[in-house]
Amino acid sequence: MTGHVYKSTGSWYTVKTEQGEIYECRMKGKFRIKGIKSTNPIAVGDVVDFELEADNDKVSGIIFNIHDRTNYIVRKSVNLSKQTHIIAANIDQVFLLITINNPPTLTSFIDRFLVTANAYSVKTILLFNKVDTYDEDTLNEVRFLAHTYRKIGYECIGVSAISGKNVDKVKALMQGKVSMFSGHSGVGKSTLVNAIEPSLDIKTKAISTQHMQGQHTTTFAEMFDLSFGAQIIDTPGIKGFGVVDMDKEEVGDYFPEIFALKQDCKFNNCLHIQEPHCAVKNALDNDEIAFSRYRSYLQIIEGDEENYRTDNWDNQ
Ligand SMILES: Nc1nc2c(ncn2[C@@H]2O[C@H](COP(=O)(O)OP(=O)(O)OP(=O)(O)O)[C@@H](O)[C@H]2O)c(=O)[nH]1
Ligand SMILES: [Zn+2]
Repeated sequence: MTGHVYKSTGSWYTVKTEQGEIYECRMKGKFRIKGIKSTNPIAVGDVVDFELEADNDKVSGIIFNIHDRTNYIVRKSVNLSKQTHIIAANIDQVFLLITINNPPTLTSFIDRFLVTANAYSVKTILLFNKVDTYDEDTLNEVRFLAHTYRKIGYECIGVSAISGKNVDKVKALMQGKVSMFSGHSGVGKSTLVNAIEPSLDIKTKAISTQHMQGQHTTTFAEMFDLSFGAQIIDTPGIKGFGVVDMDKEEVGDYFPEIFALKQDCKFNNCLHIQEPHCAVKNALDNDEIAFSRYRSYLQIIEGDEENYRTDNWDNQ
C-alpha cells in the first residue's frame, strides 16, 4: 500500500492512503539503520510504501520504502551536531507573510528567506498581510515591494486575514497543493489559516499539543486536509526555515535576477563585488536590479555570517 505521512511522533507515523484510509505505521527495523544521517528518516509529507500487519486484532503498517522527495526542509539537531532533523518533505509552496509594521518585516529577512527556500527548491509566494490597517504611505510601500518582487518572478498578493481581502485568491493557489505558511511572529499566520478554513483551529491545537508535552518544547509537524482540496503542513513553534550552509559562490544562484545575469560577467567566478565588467553591477547602476536586493546579497556573502547563520527557526 502507498500513502502520505500526515504526522510523525517519534516511532509511529500516521499514514493516509489515496482512498482516505488512515493507518498507524512503524518503520521496518533494518530500514531504520540504512545509513540515513537524520534523527528521523521519514517526515511529514513523505510518500511511503507499507504493508499491513495484524497483531491481536489491531492492524498497523510497516513502512518499507520512502519515495523520492521533490524537496525537504531540515532543522539541525541541537545536541547531535552532525545530524539533521527533517521537518517536512514534498512541499509544493510556502506562503511568506509580510507585514510592513506591527511587526516590521525587513527586506533583509525576506531575501534571506527566499534564498533559503530557493536552496530547498520550495516555491515561495509573498503575502502582504494586514492591508486593512495601512494608510496610503504604507500601501505605497507594499506596492513598491510587490513591484520589486514581481519583477524577479515572485507572485505577490495583498491580503487581510481580518477583512478577508484576497483570501479567495490564496485559496485558489492552494487548491490541489501542499502549502506551508511562514513569517515573523505576529504577522497573522494563524489568523489567515483560520480565515481560510474556519473549522481548523491550528493555534489552539498547537497550544494543546505543547501542554501535553509539558515543559518539553519539541514540536511535531503535521499535515492537514482542508475542505476545498488542499493540504497544509503546520509546524507548531517553527516559523521559518532552518539555515542552509552554502558557499559564497553559490549565493548568487538563489537570487533569480543575479543568476540570470551571471553568464554576462567577465569572470565566471564573479562575486559581483569589485570585479571589472560585472553584469550585475552594471544592472545595479542602471536601476535594473533593486538596491535592497543587492544589499541583501552582499550581507549574505560578506561578513554578515553571524546574522546569516543564526538559526532563524528560533529568532522570529
Ligand atoms: N488588522 C489586522 N490584524 C490582523 C490581521 N491578521 C492578523 N492580525 C492580528 O495580528 C495578531 C497576530 O496574529 P496571529 O495570527 O496570532 O499571528 P501569527 O503569525 O500566527 O503569530 P505567531 O503564532 O506568534 O507566529 C492578532 O492580534 C491578529 O488578530 C489582518 O489581516 N488585519
Ligand atoms: Zn559579476
